[in-house]
Amino acid sequence: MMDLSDQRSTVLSDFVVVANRLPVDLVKRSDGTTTWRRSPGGLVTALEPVLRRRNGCWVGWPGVPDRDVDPFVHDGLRVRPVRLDAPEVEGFYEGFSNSTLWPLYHDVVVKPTFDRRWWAVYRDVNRRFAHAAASAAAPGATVWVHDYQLQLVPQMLRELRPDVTIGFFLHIPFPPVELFAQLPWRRNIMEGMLGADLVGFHLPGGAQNFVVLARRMLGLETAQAGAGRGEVRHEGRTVRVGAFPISIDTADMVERARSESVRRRAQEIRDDLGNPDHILLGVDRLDYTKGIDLRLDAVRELYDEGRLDPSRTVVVQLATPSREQVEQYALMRNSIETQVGRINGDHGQLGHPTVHYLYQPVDRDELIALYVAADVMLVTPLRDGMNLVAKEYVACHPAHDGALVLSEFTGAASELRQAYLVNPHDLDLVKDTIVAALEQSAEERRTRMAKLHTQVTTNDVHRWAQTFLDTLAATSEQAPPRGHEDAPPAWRIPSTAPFSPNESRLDVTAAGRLPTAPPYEPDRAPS
Ligand SMILES: O=P(O)(O)OC[C@H]1O[C@H](O[C@H]2O[C@H](CO)[C@@H](O)[C@H](O)[C@H]2O)[C@H](O)[C@@H](O)[C@@H]1O
Ligand SMILES: Nc1ccn([C@@H]2O[C@H](COP(=O)(O)OP(=O)(O)O)[C@@H](O)[C@H]2O)c(=O)n1
Repeated sequence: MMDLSDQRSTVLSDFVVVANRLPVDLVKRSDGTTTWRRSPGGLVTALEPVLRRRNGCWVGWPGVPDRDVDPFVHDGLRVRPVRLDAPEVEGFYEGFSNSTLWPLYHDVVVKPTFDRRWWAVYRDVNRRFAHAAASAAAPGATVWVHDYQLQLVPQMLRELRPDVTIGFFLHIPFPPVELFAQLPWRRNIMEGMLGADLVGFHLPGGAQNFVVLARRMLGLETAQAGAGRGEVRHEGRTVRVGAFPISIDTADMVERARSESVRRRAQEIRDDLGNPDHILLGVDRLDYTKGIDLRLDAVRELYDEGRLDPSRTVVVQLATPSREQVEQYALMRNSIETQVGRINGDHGQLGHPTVHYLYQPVDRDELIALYVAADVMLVTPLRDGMNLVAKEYVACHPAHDGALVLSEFTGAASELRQAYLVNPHDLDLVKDTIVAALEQSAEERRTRMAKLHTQVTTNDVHRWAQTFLDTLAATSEQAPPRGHEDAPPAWRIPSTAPFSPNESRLDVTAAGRLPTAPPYEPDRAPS
């Protein structure tokens, strides 16, 4: 247990967010000076408005190695930077987080690397984050730990600060048993997450995979209550597990999309692009999970076959630089840029490329203007925890125009059912769906978009955070009195069989019930 008496000089917070990324990255300008810039990715998009409403503090890495930065306030947010040295960025961030866990959790789209040296660094860095969180939290505080980079933090933090309530949320898919079982450090990761009072996932499937692993692999008592809710008994505590699909600050997006300046800029963008009949838009971090290459293959074939007219239909692809030191990301960039060059070589005209491609961060209002200008949004990941871009596009079309082509393998697809859903591996289907989205009647467009818009308006990021935090608060209120932690729960499902990663996925629900056959959704857990 940590002694807080030496922390009196720093401000302690009742609400602490812990994530690898801070909301802002420290970046070097060309003249050598530094400035803070919005960090990439959906985690920051989602958490920033949440923290702003709750007046907490954010513990995270400032995005560059070897920099000690004192706690500071950025644009009203209290920030506590955690230093990472260059070898730690390599072993913890590029290595274990993004070359082991990221591909493993995303259906092994590329082969994960299992490197024992990276694991040691991952553990050490997680310990540093746990200490930073422990130092930031007031007595009895709520600490919300985020994502795959910090899966050991809940357990480490509990050892340091048994007085705080700990939530953990995973922003990427949690894999099925047979994939997770490949991880040499699978037990440590599970035990790390089980340090939390509540473990949250985007989808019921992830929550269920976690409960099944706790039972099968760790031999713990578990309960499942449908809709991805469950419980695990661990070290005399009950850990709650649940599905909480993340979202966006919808009202803010709608307001910005309706603003005069954004609407004017959207029109300018159309003019700059030569006033085409149709603008197709892709917006992603440049990541091999996002299926940018697949959608470029689809549009190339559509141009080649004359089904799309390159003089009337243009593509805009924004690619945010991401994890550039990781080999697979550099390879993917090369291959995407070759594809773009080929399409423009075959179908562009002087001064009028067919694919407008930017590999750079883009200002938020410019991005919103692009969403407003786009007739069809292409979101085609092979696997994605949620995908906030899809929700942002919908929010930016409050008049119910536009169309969303959306991969079934995103978390967003389980909510945005009226999108044009596609299997991104099926190239012919992707092509036909793009054409269908372009040719839809105005009435169909309105009907689909109205339903999508209601979905993102009703389920915004504030509701997500409130639901998670309410569940977390209820969890800690229900904790048994000290001294009675080992009382047997009524719902006990004892672990029977020894762990075997080869057992079928469906079998894992068989707590007395046979799985039913719901309509097909790759991400939905069998219930
Ligand atoms: O921090 P980076 O390595 O630059 O990566 C950016 C973020 O990518 C991932 O985002 C995920 O969170 C989104 C919000 O929940 C979700 O919509 C998306 O599907 C995920 O991929 C990653 O999980 C974050 O930790 C990174 O900060
Ligand atoms: N040029 C860009 C591209 C994306 N983004 C944001 O990055 C976030 C991407 O989130 P996401 O959930 O779709 O995917 P990840 O990148 O988190 O995997 C969205 O909130 C986008 O608005 C941005 O701010 N600027």
